[in-house]
Amino acid sequence: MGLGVWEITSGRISLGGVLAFAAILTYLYAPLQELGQLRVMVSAATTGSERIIELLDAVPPLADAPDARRLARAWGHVRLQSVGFAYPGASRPAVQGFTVDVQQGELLAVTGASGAGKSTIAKLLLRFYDPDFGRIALDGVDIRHLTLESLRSNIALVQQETLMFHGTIRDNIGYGSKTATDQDIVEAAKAADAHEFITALPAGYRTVIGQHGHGLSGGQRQRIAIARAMVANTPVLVLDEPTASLDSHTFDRLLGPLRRLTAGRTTILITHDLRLTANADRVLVLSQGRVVEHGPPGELLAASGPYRELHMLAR
Ligand SMILES: Nc1ncnc2c1ncn2[C@@H]1O[C@H](COP(=O)(O)OP(=O)(O)OP(=O)(O)O)[C@@H](O)[C@H]1O
Repeated sequence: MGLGVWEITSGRISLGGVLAFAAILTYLYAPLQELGQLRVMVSAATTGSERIIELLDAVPPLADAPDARRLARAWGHVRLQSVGFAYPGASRPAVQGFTVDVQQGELLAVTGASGAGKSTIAKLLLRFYDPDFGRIALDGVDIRHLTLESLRSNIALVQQETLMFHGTIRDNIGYGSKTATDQDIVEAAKAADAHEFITALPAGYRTVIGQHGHGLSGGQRQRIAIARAMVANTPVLVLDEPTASLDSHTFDRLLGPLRRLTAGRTTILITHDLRLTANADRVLVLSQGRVVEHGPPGELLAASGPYRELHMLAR
């Protein structure tokens, strides 16, 4: 995969930093947004077609440690141990004393009120920031000792707003894999319930979509994002509000694809939506950066704690 034009539209970032970021991006399957203070336009020339990814408010990348090692395919055990983190300049921590063990293949839902620190967990796990205290380990290795590229090639991120790039639907789905065949793409699209609407388009998988997926509905974009994550085939998934702002019919249509995507993968599902948490192996309720309750959803619902309270509020 070759790299093309790199353009910084504003902010202070070194060329080395941009190139390091570029290297990371070529392995990141998920278009990224919402990450900090700089605005970066990235254009990566790949397999003959030029893709533009706009990173709004991107933070400068964290550098690899000099002795960082490459992790091939992880087994998928994730551990956050006494993790504490405050955003630069913030008066109080976003996450405090956060400990959780996510077993291989487990589906852990993280819920809680707005601002509780849920998305911060995702940013720390993907190393957009390093914790101020504690450690995060993948398969027992502190993620600060892994190369960013190998860390992020083991973790797929599906967000509320999936940023598409200008290109064909096929290329948008295949973004996370350098080796995906047409058959892989179609199988992933079928599993994501996207095949039917794609083949109904005049140019099918060759349909060119705009940078923001114009012409596709929110639910269709999310099904493409799910197909993309399937093709990326990572052992760990982070789903950050994957169903937010979808109507209930569209929500229902995503449940099957999400179930197929998460099967057998270690999944951290960040959501306000308590209908999604009901399918988790365990739920963790955050409040003001702290875990205030955790356990299987059925048990938490039977208890009269914060999870039940959230259910009452959502009625
Ligand atoms: N880039 C940032 N800089 C400074 N503070 C931030 C930044 N991002 C989040 N915060 C703050 O950190 C805290 C935790 O935010 P976070 O986004 O993790 O919460 P959340 O539970 O995911 O909220 P929501 O459900 O609204 O997405 C909040 O107080 C938030 O205002």
